Amino acid sequence: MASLGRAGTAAFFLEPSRSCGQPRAAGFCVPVRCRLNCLDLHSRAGEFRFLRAGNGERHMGFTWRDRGTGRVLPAVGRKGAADGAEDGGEDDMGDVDVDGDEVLKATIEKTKRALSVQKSLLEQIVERRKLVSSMKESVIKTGKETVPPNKSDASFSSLSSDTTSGMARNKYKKFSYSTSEAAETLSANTNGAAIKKKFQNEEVEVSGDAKEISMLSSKIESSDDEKKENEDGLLAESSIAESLGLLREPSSKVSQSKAVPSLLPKVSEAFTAKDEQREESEEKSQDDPDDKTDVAPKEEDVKSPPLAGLNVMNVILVAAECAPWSKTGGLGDVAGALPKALARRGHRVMVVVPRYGNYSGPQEIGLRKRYKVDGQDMEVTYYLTYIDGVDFVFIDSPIFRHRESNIYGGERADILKRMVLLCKAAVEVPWHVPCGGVCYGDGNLVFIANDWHTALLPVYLKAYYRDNGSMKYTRSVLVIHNIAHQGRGPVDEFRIVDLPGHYVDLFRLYDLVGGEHLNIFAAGLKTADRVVTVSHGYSWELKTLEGGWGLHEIINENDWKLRGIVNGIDTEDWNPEVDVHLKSDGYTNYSLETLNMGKPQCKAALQKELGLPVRPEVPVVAFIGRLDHQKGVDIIAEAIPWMVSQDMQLVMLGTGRSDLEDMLRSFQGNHCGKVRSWVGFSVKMAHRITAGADVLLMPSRFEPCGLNQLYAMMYGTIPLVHAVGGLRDTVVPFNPYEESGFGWTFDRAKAGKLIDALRNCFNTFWNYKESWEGLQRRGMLQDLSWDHAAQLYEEVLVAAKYQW
Ligand SMILES: Nc1ncnc2c1ncn2[C@@H]1O[C@H](COP(=O)(O)OP(=O)(O)O[C@H]2O[C@H](CO)[C@@H](O)[C@H](O)[C@H]2O)[C@@H](O)[C@H]1O
Repeated sequence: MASLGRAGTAAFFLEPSRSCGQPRAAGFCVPVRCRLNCLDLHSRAGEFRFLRAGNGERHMGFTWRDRGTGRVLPAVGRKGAADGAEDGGEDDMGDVDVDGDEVLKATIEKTKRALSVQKSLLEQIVERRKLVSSMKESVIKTGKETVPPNKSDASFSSLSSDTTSGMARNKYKKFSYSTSEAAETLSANTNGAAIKKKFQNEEVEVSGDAKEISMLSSKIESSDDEKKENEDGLLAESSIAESLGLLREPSSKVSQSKAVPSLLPKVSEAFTAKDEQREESEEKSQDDPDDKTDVAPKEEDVKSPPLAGLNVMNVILVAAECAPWSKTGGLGDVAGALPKALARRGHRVMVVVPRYGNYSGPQEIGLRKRYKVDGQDMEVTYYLTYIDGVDFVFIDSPIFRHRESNIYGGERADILKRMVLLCKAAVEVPWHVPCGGVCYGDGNLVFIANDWHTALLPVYLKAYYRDNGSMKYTRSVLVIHNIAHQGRGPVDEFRIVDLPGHYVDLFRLYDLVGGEHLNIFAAGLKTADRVVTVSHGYSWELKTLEGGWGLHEIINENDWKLRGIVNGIDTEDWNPEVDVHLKSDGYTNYSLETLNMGKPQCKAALQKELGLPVRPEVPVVAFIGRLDHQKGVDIIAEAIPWMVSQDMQLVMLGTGRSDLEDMLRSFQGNHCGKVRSWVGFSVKMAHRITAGADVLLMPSRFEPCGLNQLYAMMYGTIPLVHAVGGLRDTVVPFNPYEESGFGWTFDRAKAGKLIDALRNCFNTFWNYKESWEGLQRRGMLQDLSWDHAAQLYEEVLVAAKYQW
């Protein structure tokens, strides 16, 4: 007879069960597995406590699985321990048996039914797979016959503005270099992003097949979903199939894409899938060695789904801004997009940001908490919404309200107070805020803090909790988007930070610029379990005297935990094919196939909207960005006399330092026929300029990653950048001899260098149309999505998890 073991032993699995039919209300339990495989239970949202697995308490909604026998034992709806539980299990087990015979039988029945459904499902999958692979073979055969044997003879010139997608696709086969050459060239892009597969001829030809597979998968998944609802208490068959690697798309992806949160615990689902995967394989290998009929034959061309698998974690990203609700720059974009990519990989993901405005959508959840900030009690309430698999939690407090247009404005001490409140509240969100009915809890949890604004979070996690023995399994990762802003202030502002006196040393820093001062970023870098920055180039620069802005020594000391990961982009938001800002005023959506028609139309619409002469033959050069020293607007100013002497047009969009805003206005005033300056923050204009311009200028003095050059490449707009930080990582210079690369780079932030690069760029624009089109198409063909970066982030999260 199976027994429940002692507390903390590795003898048992705990499974969430749906048999009690209870919703994910506060008061029910979430299982958390510690790394030694002993079990801790969290109970009750709001009052968070650990219970050891063997203390005899029973928790409604869970079953126990004895690892030794694999038997599932119910622990239904009873609370209160059998005292004997601490001593071993027989007493306890007897207790279960007396009450649970009926339930046990029912469970066994249900398990049998689940297995038979699973078996038939697997048979269907095997059948459909055979069908699909035979279709695939025949399509590849046909396709191969149509590929010209000497692909390298063809050139870009053969690409026409043909809008018939089939014809256009055939013409891609006529790229001037072979697939392997192209792959080699493009792999030089240190972004590391996979090149879109349609670039490869074979993939273009089998795309119909891929569609077929995904249709089949989704059919199977939707039938799984139905079954999930019908088979109360049974494990979803789709997770079983998924765990066996039989579905291309994870079922979690399907459920995450639903806008309405499921009533069933997401954590539990993740654990179910995880446990199921392991137990299924254990059962297959140990208990039933002969039964091989259920397992589909391995096919070499079926890749395992890009999911986190056993690394599934709870992730909470905390930031001062998050698009589309609040954004002053790239941080907002990252906070809006990275979490969705992590959720697509199967993680349970939350974003915590201040609620600056009255956003429609997020709903108040009726919870209030109070935190002390600089000696004053501040009450916060929470707003919640669930989008694309991510829980967005907004912290509401009078100190955040109506700041949407001035997030980082005000006195330095006031900004610090806002960030103290954000971090204090955020670190406790996993205890208090039930998302989909259940709090995240603090086991298997990683916070991702961003820039100095939330660098206090790792410090609070350590000082308030981990140094005091709680939140032992919670980790923090700090992302550096821009080291130039550090939260510097006088040391006596330490009182605002509200920590015991001996923590001051984490914050105290001396450098030539600030003398002895309080540095929030420094403390965060020291206490975070891992540090990420947004490109490889920048991770190197940070360690230099010039690039570290006074923090290079701390960064060097913590080099072991630093990693550079190039940002991705939100390919739903920044995609010329579906961009909502290109649907009116003469603009149009376009794709690789319709580039030759769509892009000129957008260019004409932009010229018209800005009151510039509508002339397709002049290059339109654009700048979009925050107006500060970093972005090198003054370098453009120096280059303007030469630029306006050329037959070109310059469009600038930006807001920031008032002297630089005035400078922008003066550009337009002095060169009205050729220059347009838009001073202000306009997401719509940013999209339209990116679509309508031919060239995007980024003469940044330093650029941790840069997103605009990535957006530009997606829109067939050629980046011309100072080769620094992430710009150097992502913009491979154009090589006219090999017809490779994505744009122009210059190696020093000087007007003369910028002019040299522009001269070459204009020359290509005017005289080498085919090369120009090649640049555009190579840029557009890259996969710049967050998916690859999210996978790398996941590696960091896992490293943090196992960091002691
Ligand atoms: N006036 C305006 N109107 C509308 N939109 C505007 C705008 N000015 C800027 N934007 C938008 O803000 C974003 C700017 O992103 P960047 O990455 O270029 O810069 P930022 O320096 O803010 O970010 C920092 O963080 C990001 C994210 O990690 C790093 O890429 C970057 O190098 C680092 O400096 C883009 O989406 C851009 O379109």
